[in-house]
Amino acid sequence: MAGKKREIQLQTVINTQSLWEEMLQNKGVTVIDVYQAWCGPCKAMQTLFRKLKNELNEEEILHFVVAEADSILALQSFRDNCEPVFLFSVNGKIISKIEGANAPLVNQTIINLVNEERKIVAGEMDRPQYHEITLVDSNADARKGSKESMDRIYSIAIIKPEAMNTGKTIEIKENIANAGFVIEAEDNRVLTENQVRDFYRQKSEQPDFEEFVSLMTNRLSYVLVVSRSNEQEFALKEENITEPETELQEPPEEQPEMDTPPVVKKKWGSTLEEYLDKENIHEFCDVEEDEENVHKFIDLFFPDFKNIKLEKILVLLRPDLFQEKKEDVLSIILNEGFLILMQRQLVLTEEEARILCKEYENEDYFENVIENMTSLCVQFAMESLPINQFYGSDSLELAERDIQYFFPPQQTLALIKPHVTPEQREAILHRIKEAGFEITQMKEILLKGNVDKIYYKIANKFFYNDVVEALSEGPSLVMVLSKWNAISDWRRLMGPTDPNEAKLLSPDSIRAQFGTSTLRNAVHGSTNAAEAVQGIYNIFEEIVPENPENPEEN
Ligand SMILES: Nc1ncnc2c1ncn2[C@@H]1O[C@H](COP(=O)(O)OP(=O)(O)OP(=O)(O)O)[C@@H](O)[C@H]1O
Repeated sequence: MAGKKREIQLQTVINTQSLWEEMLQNKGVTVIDVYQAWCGPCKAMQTLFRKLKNELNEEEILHFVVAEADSILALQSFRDNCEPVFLFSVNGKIISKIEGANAPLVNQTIINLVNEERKIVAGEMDRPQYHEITLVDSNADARKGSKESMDRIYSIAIIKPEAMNTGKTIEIKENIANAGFVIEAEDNRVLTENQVRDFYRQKSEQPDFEEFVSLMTNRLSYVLVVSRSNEQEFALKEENITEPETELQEPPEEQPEMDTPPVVKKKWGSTLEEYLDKENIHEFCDVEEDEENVHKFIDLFFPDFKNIKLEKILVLLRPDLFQEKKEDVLSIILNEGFLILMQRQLVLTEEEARILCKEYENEDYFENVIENMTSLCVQFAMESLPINQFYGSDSLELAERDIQYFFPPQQTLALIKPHVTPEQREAILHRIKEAGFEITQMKEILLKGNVDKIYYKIANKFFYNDVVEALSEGPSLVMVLSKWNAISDWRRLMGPTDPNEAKLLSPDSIRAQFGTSTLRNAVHGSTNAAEAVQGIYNIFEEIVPENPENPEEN
């Protein structure tokens, strides 16, 4: 009896529809243990809940309840299922679900949600637009065998320094995206010894492990958080069962070239690890897929992951709407809290329009739609969910592919000049990352004797010798920066050549802030796509990037 009393004190019992509705009024986070009248709430998790309740000590924003599936309409899909189910509601919206007594995941989910709530209450962040999950899903068979039913399954991948050095990083990322995975977060960094030992713990007994650790801790690696949807996996597995055996053994289709229109089709239903193996990318890229470790490494490499994570989609504004109401539409989008990450105006080819509008191909008006779509259009890559009246990618995976297609990354050569102090260098690197560039290559070099590798275009200018002298004063940091429209965006971030002019015209620019004279103007950047390719090849030798021209250069 005493035990029962303690349980009830820990978790409020919700066993009628009206109590359920009252519970949805809770402010903050509510952890709902869904139980069956005939098998009771999950005892195994009560120790964890008690510990969290005591440690987090958040009476106002953290609530624990047990909810009986039979008495509550919203929980009907969990009836007759004795496997524990935990739902997480924030301000009355059910935003996450875990099936199975997965204590580490439940623990982490609660801690993350409470931390987020604390920041919101303290005014340090805005409340995210949560996506409410659907509970009315009685497909019990599909649920069986799935320990975690969160919307997405995450992996951590590390692209090793040798891939960085041979310029393969972008290719690997494109392949991953084209195969239907979503790159949720990415960063390049020199890994610490502890990080390498921890991530590669299974290799620690290998004879060359120490050499491997020192290699990994000396050069830049690329760390990615990659996700795929649960449904995608189920759908494809079911497909496989009904398909003939020979189909099962076929390798995945070839990845599309950069100039192939986006194919609106999911292609790969396996784990990232299996995909990399199949495509022979594994020697350049290692993956962690164990759920508990993935959460640990996400916290380690991307501590703000939950706060910064954006869902990106591609939105296409049709020509008539674009021509008549572009400004109104843009302001509605922004007022709704969406962030427009990139936008471009373009005329679709007929082939692209046919693929994007495939859903209407059997309609009488299809040809009219195509005609309309191949006049002037504008595209947005935006945060969050589609808006009905536009074309919008209908899953995160397709969005990733659409975005790669319409906003292909471009590369530029960037240089931080010798007069810049180490502190200023750090600040400039921070500005670069903040502006959304990926640093795909980086090295420190003494340009004395090699200035023409970068400044070959001004070799006959009267000030060339002064430039050579200024660049010979000490080591420079040279980098390859990658993003859509990288060349123009980097030049905009640098600001005008003369820092005095920059202070007047573009006071936030890097040259305004860190330049001291025209000669010592802190940074350099390529002027156009061809110069970037040449400069990158001259400095990083074996790398010859494919460099799409971006619209602003034309
Ligand atoms: N009149 C000048 N006198 C002295 N130095 C100059 C002069 N004009 C340019 N420079 C130096 O030569 C570099 C290259 O000149 P360029 O005309 O290519 O300028 P930029 O394209 O703005 O700069 P960068 O090529 O470095 O990105 C400048 O960054 C600057 O340091």
